[in-house]
Amino acid sequence: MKHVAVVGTGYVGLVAGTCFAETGNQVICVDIDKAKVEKLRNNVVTIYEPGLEVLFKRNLREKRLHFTTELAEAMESCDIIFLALPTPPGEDGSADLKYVLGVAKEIGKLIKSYKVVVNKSTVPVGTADKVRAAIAEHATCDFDVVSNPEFLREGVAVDDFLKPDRVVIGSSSERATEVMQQLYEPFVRQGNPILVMDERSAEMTKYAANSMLALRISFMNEIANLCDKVGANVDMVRRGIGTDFRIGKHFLYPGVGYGGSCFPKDVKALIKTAQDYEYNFQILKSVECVNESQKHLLVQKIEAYYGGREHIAGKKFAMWGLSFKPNTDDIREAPSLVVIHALLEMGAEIVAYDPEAMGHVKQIVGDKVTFASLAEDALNDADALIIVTEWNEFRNPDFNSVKKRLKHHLIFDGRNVFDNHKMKELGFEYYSIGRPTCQL
Ligand SMILES: NC(=O)C1=CN([C@@H]2O[C@H](COP(=O)(O)OP(=O)(O)OC[C@H]3O[C@@H](n4cnc5c(N)ncnc54)[C@H](O)[C@@H]3O)[C@@H](O)[C@H]2O)C=CC1
Ligand SMILES: O=C(O)[C@H]1O[C@H](OP(=O)(O)OP(=O)(O)OC[C@H]2O[C@@H](n3ccc(=O)[nH]c3=O)[C@H](O)[C@@H]2O)[C@H](O)[C@@H](O)[C@@H]1O
Repeated sequence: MKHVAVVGTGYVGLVAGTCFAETGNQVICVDIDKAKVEKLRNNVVTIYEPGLEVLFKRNLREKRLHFTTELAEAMESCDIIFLALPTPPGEDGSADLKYVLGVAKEIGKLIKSYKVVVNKSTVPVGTADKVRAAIAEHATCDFDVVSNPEFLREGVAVDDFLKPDRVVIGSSSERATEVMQQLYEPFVRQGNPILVMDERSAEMTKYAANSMLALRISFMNEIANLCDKVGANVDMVRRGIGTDFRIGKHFLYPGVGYGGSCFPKDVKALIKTAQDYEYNFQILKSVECVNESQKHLLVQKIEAYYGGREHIAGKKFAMWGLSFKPNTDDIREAPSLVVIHALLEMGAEIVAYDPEAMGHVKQIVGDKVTFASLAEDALNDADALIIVTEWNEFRNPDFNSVKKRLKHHLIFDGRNVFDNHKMKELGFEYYSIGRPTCQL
């Protein structure tokens, strides 16, 4: 059993803290957001993440999981301190380290015995050295800094954390590496590796992984766009290439672009790191550029359908899906926001539905969008349905009811949720991404 402190209780910190408690450790989570800590202390999970609530409540009840706003309180008894703090993009695209280095400085003032300080935030190469220096400014005891990037995906975060494909530990200290290996041993029992490397390689691994994944998506989006032009079907192409084991079948789905708190900012940050070292990371610049265009694709298809933006004023659209991907309430960099802003600007009316993310979108758009409490209700009298996020509940609707409620049997699908042959049989005009359009 270890005593673990986790600083920052967002998507990563709360999941990590809960999962460390679940494997028998004593965990104290720190956050500066008083309201958040209050809720967590009162047994309320602050994010939507499948499977988290059960573990959270059990570990809170069994007193392995604690919450505080006081960093000093957390520093008293812990052996390991995780930093799960935001690293948002600064104006020049670089990751802003003010949260990480600010907390590191405070930690230096507070610690009185040996600690392993672990950076779990996604941070540019060289940050471990900066964290070490920030702590060392005031520290009067020994400590080690470890880079331990996180690879969990929102929506399956608990599963990913409990059964990671790999754990990366960047450390030049044997003592710290041993502590980390002991902590992670329960998570890799099924044989997935713990990879020990130097701090810089660990930091780079995280950016390389996210950039490679973003690249796959932008590549498939371009293939889909070309399929549209040449009359091929990207579903077939995806299967055709995914069966090659060197390519693999995952992460080949075209759509309305990648969103989320990480791909957009991490791609930007790696481009900036390259610039800092006078390296022109051409392919990554294209990945970003393709993604920006892709977020506008659905609106372009709608404009083309109506013969120009001037014909969109006064049209009413039902929108299914707002979160940047299914199974999360997260709307950071969500393509839905781009679609909403563009359509509102053209004078359209939008009635939106999302199982988890409507509250967050309402905070941004207020009354400019109407929110329906059921997916079907959003359809009433709409000129068309637009699908932006592929929540499972959208996959098999009562199509008769959809037809009855929509004014026109018209669907623009940004996630290829439906089979386009079936849509034709059902009598819908159906536009999707990289697949032949079904026209009536
Ligand atoms: N969200 C994700 O799926 C993943 C995120 N990451 C990385 O992990 C890091 C954290 O990301 P998220 O958990 O999504 O962020 P988040 O924004 O959900 O959570 C960050 C938390 O830190 C708190 N905080 C800010 N300043 C603080 C301070 N001085 N002391 C204590 N708490 C403070 C905030 O109140 C917030 O609760 C980022 O670097 C991100 O790139 C890595 C892998 C996956
Ligand atoms: O660093 C991070 O924060 C995390 O970023 C991503 O996880 P996440 O952003 O939660 O979600 P993904 O499932 O990767 O999806 C990201 C975006 O890509 C899009 N996507 C994904 C897959 C695909 O085939 N096509 C596609 O357009 C999704 O719709 C979504 O908008 C990575 O998958 C995680 O490994 C990583 O830890």
